[in-house]
Amino acid sequence: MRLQIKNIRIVDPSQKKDSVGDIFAENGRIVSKLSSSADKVIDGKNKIAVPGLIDVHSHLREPGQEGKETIKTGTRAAAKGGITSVLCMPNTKPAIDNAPTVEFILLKAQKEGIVNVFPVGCVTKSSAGEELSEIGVLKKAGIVAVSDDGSPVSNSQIMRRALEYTKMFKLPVISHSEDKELSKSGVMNESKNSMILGLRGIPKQAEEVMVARDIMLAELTGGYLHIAHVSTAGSVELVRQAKKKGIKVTAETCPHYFTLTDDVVRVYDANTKMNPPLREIKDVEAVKVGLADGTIDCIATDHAPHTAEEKNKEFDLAPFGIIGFETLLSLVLNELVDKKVLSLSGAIEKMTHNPALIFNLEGRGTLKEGAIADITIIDPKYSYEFTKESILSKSKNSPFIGRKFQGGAAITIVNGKIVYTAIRD
Ligand SMILES: NC(=O)N[C@@H](CC(=O)O)C(=O)O
Ligand SMILES: [Zn+2]
Ligand SMILES: [Zn+2]
Repeated sequence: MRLQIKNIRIVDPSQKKDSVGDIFAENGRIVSKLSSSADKVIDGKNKIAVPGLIDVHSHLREPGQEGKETIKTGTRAAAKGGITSVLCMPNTKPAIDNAPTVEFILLKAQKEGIVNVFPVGCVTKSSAGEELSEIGVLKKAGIVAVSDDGSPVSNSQIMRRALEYTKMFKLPVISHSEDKELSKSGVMNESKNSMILGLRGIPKQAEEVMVARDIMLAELTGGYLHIAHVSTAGSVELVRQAKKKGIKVTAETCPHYFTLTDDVVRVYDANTKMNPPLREIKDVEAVKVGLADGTIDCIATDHAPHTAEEKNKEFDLAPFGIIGFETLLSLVLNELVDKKVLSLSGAIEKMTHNPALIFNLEGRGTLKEGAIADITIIDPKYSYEFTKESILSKSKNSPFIGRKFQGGAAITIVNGKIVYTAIRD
């Protein structure tokens, strides 16, 4: 397949490029010119081409929880959101703590998936927190990082060993930073709102204590630490100071943490329940400052599908998590770029170049010649309301249903092939 994208604004942070031109792809790679005429020509007028978006934090639920999501449905939802690569967390059933499960996911992704899937392996066997998983074997099978996401690695000694051991494989350890004793039985942020609602709160310190611990252990070991879903002003400051000291730590946040506060929990909607929970306006502002000053490297979705039956319970009993693939790009454009928190290039960098660097995804996150032809074409003028009916994910647990957006993915290209085109009049 020979592809030409004509006359398009190209924004590629990896090359500090923002200019109008053509993009050519042949045999799944970016090339400077095609060997013969194009099979497909895309008109780039009024559109923007960026490297394919990489979501470094998602839950595809397969194997084991196919009622919530599958690789097939999840990757379709991702493609619609302009995402060309996803890292998928290991809290599946069985957990990704063995080579056959990694192989199963890679094979399924190849057969039924339409975007690239990069599995994350468990830090500890079954993510039970007791014994390190066979990380070397998992690395050979194809994982790009380790995490016990969904749970923290509570035992500091095990976290130390994980950071030490993964160093030789250059595998980042993704920290779901939560002190389980402090968060125990909490269902939302601990604040005035939790008091008014009579819901048990999760203090910000439940996150920050573990961010601080893991930074100390990264300093001790020289390991590669990546902090997942940063939600508080205190966590942002801890990462900022650690980076100043030269400690190898990177961090991600998610659109809901720079868009919503725990005020929205007041309607008792379980689609506003996730872990870590929505915080307060000063945290939202601090997360934005952290994005702007480079403290936070990545914007990821933490796409966490749960069925309607599960979410339609009392707030207390509903599971934590919201979907995110289909709203990522629009939220970044409307909440960060339009509001001048980040430039377009600065925002795209956190979903392309930075993820590729942190997780060693060679040939991705860039539109340089020779790179893999993963490309997202943005339509900045596309206005729409995000409706439940439009959701491609198997689960519909989004707090953004009913929100109006301007700007989204028009065409998503993975390995040189068009995997999603918006049908719009
Ligand atoms: N974020 C969530 O609220 N839920 C995630 C787990 C996690 O990311 O910690 C899930 O797997 O449902
Ligand atoms: Zn988590
Ligand atoms: Zn997660």
